[in-house]
Amino acid sequence: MAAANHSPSSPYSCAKDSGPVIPTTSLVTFLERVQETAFQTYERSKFDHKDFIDLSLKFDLSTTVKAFDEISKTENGSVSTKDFEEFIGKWFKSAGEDLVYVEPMDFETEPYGFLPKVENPEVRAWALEVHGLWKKLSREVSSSVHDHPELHTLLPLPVPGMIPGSRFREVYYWDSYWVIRGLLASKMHETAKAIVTNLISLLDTYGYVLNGARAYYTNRSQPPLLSAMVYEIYNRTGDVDLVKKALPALLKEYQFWNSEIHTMIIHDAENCNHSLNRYYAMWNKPRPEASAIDKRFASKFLNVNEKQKFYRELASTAESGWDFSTRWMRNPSEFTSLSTTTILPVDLNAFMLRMELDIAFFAKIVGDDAIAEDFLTASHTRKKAFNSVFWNENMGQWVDYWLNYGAEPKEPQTWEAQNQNQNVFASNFVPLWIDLFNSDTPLVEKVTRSLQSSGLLCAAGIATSLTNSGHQCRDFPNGWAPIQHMIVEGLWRSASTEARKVARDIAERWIRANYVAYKKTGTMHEKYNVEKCGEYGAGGIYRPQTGFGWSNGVVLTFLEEFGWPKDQNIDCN
Ligand SMILES: OC[C@H]1O[C@H](O[C@H]2O[C@H](CO)[C@@H](O)[C@H](O)[C@H]2O)[C@H](O)[C@@H](O)[C@@H]1O
Repeated sequence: MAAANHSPSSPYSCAKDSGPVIPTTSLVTFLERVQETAFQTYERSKFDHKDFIDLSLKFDLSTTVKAFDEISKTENGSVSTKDFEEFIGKWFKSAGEDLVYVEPMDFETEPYGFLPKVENPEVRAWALEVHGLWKKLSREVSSSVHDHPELHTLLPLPVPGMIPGSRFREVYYWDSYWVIRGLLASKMHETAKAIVTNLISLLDTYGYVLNGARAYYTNRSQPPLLSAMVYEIYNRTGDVDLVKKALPALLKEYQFWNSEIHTMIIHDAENCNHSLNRYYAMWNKPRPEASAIDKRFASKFLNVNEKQKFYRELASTAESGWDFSTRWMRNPSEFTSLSTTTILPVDLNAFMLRMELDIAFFAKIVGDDAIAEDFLTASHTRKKAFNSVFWNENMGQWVDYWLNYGAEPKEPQTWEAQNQNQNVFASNFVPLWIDLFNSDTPLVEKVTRSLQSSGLLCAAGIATSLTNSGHQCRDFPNGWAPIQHMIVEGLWRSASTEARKVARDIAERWIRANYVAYKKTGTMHEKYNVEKCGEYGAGGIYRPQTGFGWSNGVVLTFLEEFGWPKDQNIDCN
């Protein structure tokens, strides 16, 4: 059952959209025009909207715009396929040319101490191939981006990094956490640190870590996992300098997430106020990377205010990393009912809790006891909020909390049981990943039982939700590597024998599914079908992607932790 107050026909009709908007560049605006023409010129199946916003200019913008105005001067503004293709070839460098391949600085074909628990030769050979994929995903920004940033939507970054793969040609924020986990299993510590250096440089420039390193991603962030990245690297390397460099940046990031737009106050039954976080993009127009599609979705809204509010929901959903899912929809069968900004998400708040614990830990390392004390206090306060706002005793899960429409950040909302979204999503189990929760054995055992009976555990891993919405990619039957990892790691860290058994079982299913799909298709995938072992996932507004940074990272991490015995077969059973 969904939360009760979800379903007026238009969720955007009440107050005016009044949130902040970060302006974009003239190049992005122009490329949106080019993308719109491509949308009208090509068949939908042959067209990826992102390819057009990733083009870089061969000549200056104003001359290129004039040339485009010339070919668009037809009666209805349409351009023939031939003229369009000639124009693209003459005036642009193709998408991806501004990120150049670079040999990772610390890659070895078989690093010393690589996955010691993987004894099965077949699995070991495959793991080495996955390890070898780091060479394919390693990129640095071309000199043209540094010298002429005005010709590119790609943003300059100081050092080489890793991209997710395929259409995702640039660095992404939360993907980087699982890429780093994989790099650590691959003993590529310097490459892992370089990724953190790049993200800190974005934070220094913009005040927050961008969704990705593109001019069109400057209006939002993504699930905040920078502190977790630093923690994992420090844990392996003991690099205190990295911690010293990261701490001021993390304090800045903490401020960003606790600024007015990202926080709401909930007043609970015991008269306590809890400040909790939400996603909220600083944008109320179509997402430039998908603007032709976003405009079509928004066409059902007749007034500008409704459109702007819907666009803000689209961008805020992209900030959540779960773009798109019925999780954010007041009416699960109506995509335009997205209401991400009026939800307090369980996983975002778990990431904030982790950030508080990590910052306290780093502050101790650098000897700043006052900061350590403040952040420990903040973590205990948030833990209380989890119990009071998100925890659902009957379900044995933490669930998202829906705000009432028109909620203003400064005004506390009174907690109501009916505002807990009781639909089952994999995110309901993400708090297990946080040590404050996974160290509580009775709690873990309750949540484990709830996970076992939730319907999410499938042949090939954990499903994202129970709803097969057909066109959403963060729903059933898709399974995503990050989700498998956080839940498995949370269960595995606990002292409960049953929870640890479940963790191993999920990890093995996931490894098998990845292996069999790899053998069939020759590649690692962005998402998998958890109903059918060995099949990759589908749905959403772009074609399924391969490569793939976080999937590689998670499978290497699982293999490092759980290994694979010599005589255990790896096929789907
Ligand atoms: O172009 C559509 C969306 O693409 C990105 O989102 C998806 O890919 C990311 C990279 O793997 C991943 O971080 C995210 O969770 C995926 O949903 C992008 O981040 C979105 O902003 C963009 O609208």
